[in-house]
Amino acid sequence: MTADARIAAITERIVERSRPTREPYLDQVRRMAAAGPHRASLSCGNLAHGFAACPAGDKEALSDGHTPNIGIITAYNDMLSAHQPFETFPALIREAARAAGGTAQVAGGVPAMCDGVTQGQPGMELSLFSRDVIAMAAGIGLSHNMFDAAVYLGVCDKIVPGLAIAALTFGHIPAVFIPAGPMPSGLPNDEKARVRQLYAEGKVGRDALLEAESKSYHSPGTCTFYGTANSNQMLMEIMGLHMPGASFVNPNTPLRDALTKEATERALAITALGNAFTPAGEMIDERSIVNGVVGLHATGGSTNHTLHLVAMARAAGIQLTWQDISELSDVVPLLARVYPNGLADVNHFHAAGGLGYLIGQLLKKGLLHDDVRTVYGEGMANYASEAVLGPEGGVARTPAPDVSHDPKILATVDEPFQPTGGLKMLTGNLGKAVIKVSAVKSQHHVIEAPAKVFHDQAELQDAFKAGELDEDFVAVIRFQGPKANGMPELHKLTPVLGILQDRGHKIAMVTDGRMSGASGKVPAALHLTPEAVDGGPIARVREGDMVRVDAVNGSLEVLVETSAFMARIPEQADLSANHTGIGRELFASLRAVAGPADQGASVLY
Ligand SMILES: O=C(O)[C@H](O)[C@@H](O)[C@H](O)[C@H](O)COP(=O)(O)O
Ligand code: SF4
Repeated sequence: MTADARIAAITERIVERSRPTREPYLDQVRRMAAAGPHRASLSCGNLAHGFAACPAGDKEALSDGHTPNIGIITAYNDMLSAHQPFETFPALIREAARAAGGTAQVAGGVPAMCDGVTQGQPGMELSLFSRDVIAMAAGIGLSHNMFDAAVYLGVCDKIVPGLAIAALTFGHIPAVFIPAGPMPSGLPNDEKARVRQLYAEGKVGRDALLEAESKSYHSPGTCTFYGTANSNQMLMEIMGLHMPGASFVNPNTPLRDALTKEATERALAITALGNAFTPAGEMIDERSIVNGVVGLHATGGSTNHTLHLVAMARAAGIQLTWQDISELSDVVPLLARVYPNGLADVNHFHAAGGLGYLIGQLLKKGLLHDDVRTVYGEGMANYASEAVLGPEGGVARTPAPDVSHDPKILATVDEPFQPTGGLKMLTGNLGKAVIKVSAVKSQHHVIEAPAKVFHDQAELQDAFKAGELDEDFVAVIRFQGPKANGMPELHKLTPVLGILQDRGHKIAMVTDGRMSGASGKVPAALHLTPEAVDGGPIARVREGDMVRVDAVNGSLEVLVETSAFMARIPEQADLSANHTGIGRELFASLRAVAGPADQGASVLY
């Protein structure tokens, strides 16, 4: 089915805008693909170093230049519950590669930060930059140029975007992303949030809070809310970089291992040495990127992808804008209600029909480009399927259900939860921002209230504890942009702002910083650009100014007479404390070159 005309028009606009950067990118991809991995042309010295530690069989295979070799980029560490399962994946991949007539080597590791561990802590000020550091680190591994394809082991927030930037930078070889899957369901996310609000109000102690948190985050696998990590899984699948049905199968299960084995076999099959060469840089095109944005809207995905998807697209020479994302939101309905957009978690979503059902529904209405290339072959329709364990222990696929197994979690495209997606762009005299409304009740979609200005999230928490916030207000939290302090997530404010909203106050937030993908119920104008440290209008806002956040009309305004507002001297902030400690001194050069949020807040482009 051809794509909906409105979606096709936006895609065509992106193609035209991207032409000056996409064409040189494709030229380079084709030149490098024609040259091939220089394993075959490496000097004996180089090659001997490249396989010195391999067993004899691999050495023989690697020296002939005709046996496909996979480079594994792994983000394994014990800090992220989502990445801990990757500890055993390289051995499984090497074994599967040999069994399929190829070889596989760990080309390199990349760092991975757990935003849950660093949330509200100084470490969070390195988090956004870690995306581009991950891309560079993956590039270091792949620069050995011994590989006919690469597989990427990553799940969480900045890791998949960073790996995708690397995969597209090395777009002359195929890329297959291999996930580890969500942890089994624990304490429901809404119950976790309730205990947090009780703790913030002093009604329960740390022991009750830790008990709730530990029951929610309790074992290996991705946290089960639909935040940035699980939005990443959706993106990799709907953009065709996962095997169909791979995203939400739990770790340490036979099907998980079968999917890892299948992904390895597929990576070997789509190299230039075979008959289905699928270099990542040609496979991922403007249609794939638009399909990713459509998936984001249809599932109520993370606001962080208004940064990451822009940066990922740019790595392939594709120029995606917030306007594109906002206009696609007007066309794509919300079909999933997964926490924070509902009570279900990703395991419940998967059981209700998951991505296979969702993709089938979107395709039914032409809301996805079906004519795309994927690691699995031609066409998005292959992804309207479910992966199950076959009789011989391999992966079998069945067509996705045509009806939702739980209409409270997955709606039909004809009767969606909301007629439009969750991510909107806001513009006005404060600049450009994004807002996610899929988790905000409609009565909070327009908020006009006096500004309360903070230069740090802890200041707001202290004001709450001092009882100074029991009224209508717009929290203006500034000097939180990439150049200021690395653009941390301000998710620790969610319980406090949620309590005030629950008390009946009109509450909104405006910031040049970010929130977590797991944030949701309080309307928040995020990623405001230009940022305060660049003299953006947010630096001119004063305590008590009336601010209007309007997600219905897409506007963000400070209601002060223009000449008077512009006559104000922009406020400054002492950020010296944000530039040292916990490694922040190592990132001064990245803060200095960080780009604006609407271009992905990247240090690379
Ligand atoms: O963007 C995201 O989804 C968040 O960064 C998420 O990965 C982070 O871990 C949150 O902090 C989790 O939520 P809690 O802090 O509420 O556990
Ligand atoms: S989802 Fe967030 S909290 Fe959970 S492991 Fe990943 S980064 Fe950490």
